[in-house]
Amino acid sequence: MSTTTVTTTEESAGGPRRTPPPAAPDPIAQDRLPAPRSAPRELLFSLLRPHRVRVALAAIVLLAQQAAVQGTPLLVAYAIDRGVPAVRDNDNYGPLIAVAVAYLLCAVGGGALQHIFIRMAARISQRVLLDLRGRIYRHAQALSLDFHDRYTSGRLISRATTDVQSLRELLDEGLQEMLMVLVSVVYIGALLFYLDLGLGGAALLSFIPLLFLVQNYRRRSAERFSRRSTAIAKVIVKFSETLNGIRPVKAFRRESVNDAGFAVLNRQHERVNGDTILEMARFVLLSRMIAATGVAAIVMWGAYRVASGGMELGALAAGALYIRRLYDPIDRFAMILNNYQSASASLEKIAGLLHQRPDVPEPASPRTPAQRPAGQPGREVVFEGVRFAYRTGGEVLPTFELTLPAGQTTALVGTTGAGKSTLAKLLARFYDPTEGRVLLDGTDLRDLTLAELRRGVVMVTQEAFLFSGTVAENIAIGKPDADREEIERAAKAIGAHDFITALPDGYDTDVRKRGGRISAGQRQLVAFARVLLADPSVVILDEATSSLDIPGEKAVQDAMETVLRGRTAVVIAHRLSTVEIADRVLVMEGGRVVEDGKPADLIAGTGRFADLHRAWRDSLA
Ligand SMILES: Nc1ncnc2c1ncn2[C@@H]1O[C@H](COP(=O)(O)OP(=O)(O)OP(=O)(O)O)[C@@H](O)[C@H]1O
Repeated sequence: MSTTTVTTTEESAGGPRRTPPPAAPDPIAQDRLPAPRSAPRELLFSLLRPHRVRVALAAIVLLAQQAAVQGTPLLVAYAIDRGVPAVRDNDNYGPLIAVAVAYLLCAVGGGALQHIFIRMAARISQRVLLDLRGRIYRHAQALSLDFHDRYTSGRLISRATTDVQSLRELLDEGLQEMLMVLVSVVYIGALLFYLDLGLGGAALLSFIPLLFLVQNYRRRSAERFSRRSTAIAKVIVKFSETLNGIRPVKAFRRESVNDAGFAVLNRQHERVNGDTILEMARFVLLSRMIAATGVAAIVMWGAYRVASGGMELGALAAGALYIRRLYDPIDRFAMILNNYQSASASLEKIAGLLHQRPDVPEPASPRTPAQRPAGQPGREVVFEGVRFAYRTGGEVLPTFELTLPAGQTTALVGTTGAGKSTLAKLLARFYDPTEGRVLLDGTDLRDLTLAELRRGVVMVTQEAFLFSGTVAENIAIGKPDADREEIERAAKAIGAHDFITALPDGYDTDVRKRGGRISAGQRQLVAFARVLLADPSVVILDEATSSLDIPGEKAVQDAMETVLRGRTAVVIAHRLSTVEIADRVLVMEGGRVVEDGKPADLIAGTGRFADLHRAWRDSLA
């Protein structure tokens, strides 16, 4: 058995409800998810592992392509040092023709291999990113409510969009180029040494200041990238918070305050972005100056050696070509490095997210509660020595003992913040108790598989949430394999059939397209039909706070009674008519039950519930 969340108030109403500000700085809320340093590397390996054959083939193609491309200056050297003397001295055109043919083959072969390499790399990157985005989505759904309370949906969206996009830019452009540059540097270095030891040594020496510059740029730009990614995340979070809370934004005319707040974040982002570009421009300028000085010095030194007979002319010509090729990518290096920095910051954040484990894990050795005799309603629920504190707050339930007999409806009432929703969420196992156990027919909820728990315990929250899809699909969430007949039967039993058939496409009406025209009450009826179809033994109902005991609500009230009948039910009650149908009322205060009894008995008494009941009655009079 298990808990299916049929609807979620939090999602639809924009952010967690009644969540107090964090008591202490919370690393998760601040976007710094704790994860080992090796997590990004391990994530990358795990993403590439399924494509290792393709990666190996791509590497071979790249080596071959660079061999073809980097071979051409050698041919030039051969043409000058061997081809030209052969023509001049022996009228022999053979070596020059051989050079021309080899040059053509290298150029065409290099181009073709480059094309193959880019296609292979693009294929790998597409699959890796597809897999990564899927993993983020699955993981976000699997993480517990405790995580979602603290890590905003805006941040999650930012992981799956901006961060994946920055990885795409690296994989599709930067990484390919970076690999080509790295392989070419190795080839060129080796060829320069082959051509002339002095030339190779000089090129190597001239690289030293460049390495210092790159190192310095890397350090400075890493810091700017981290600031830039935080700045863009803030922009996204602000956007998503505003849109999630668009109703209260309009109701309280927060538009201009929000505009001002957004403008600050927007400017901050642009400023950091500007800094990053300036840093890059500085790097390009300095690297060009170093490269130009290096090329000029080596060529002049080479010319001196040719003149003094220490080196052949062809070797100098080929060496000059190689040195140009060596420095050529330097201009693009800043861009590639930027790509790399931004992608590695993104990879770190994604790895941090994927490293989080659900606080409500599956049991290592699941148990199945004993089958109940047919026809026996509900299951018994026991809170045994339960204590609970949210991670970011003080204790909400101090040692709590409660037995809910099978088949009974218990109404929870009490002041706001008394702990009613917390109790309901513990029963739905959205959270685990800090101490003690919640038992379902004697089995600890933690020993049930989540699938079984979600089948047996269903929670319906305040605002019935409709997913995109048709009305029928929305009802079928309660039982995905239900046929149309079962769906209609549930809707009829709930009293939703008439309004559904009055919709233009009846059960096939797309709720997203008509979202605004399905009223809150009708949405509740759909949610109740889901529950009826799911047929759980335990139902938890968070009644809409705005519910009133008025005739228009009668349909919802009747539907609720149908859903509760024959199940163990816990209702966070806001209606007089609801508490009146309950078998038992619990009045909560400060995480404790302060009154417990049959509604009629409590009403007849002089306690808090009697007062509350009188106040409700008066408000309806
Ligand atoms: N996600 C959370 N993180 C930290 N504290 C929380 C969280 N949710 C609720 N609380 C705190 O726990 C206490 C009990 O909250 P709970 O929502 O259970 O009360 P409630 O009785 O359902 O109130 P209401 O009638 O207003 O819905 C409150 O002090 C609340 O601020």
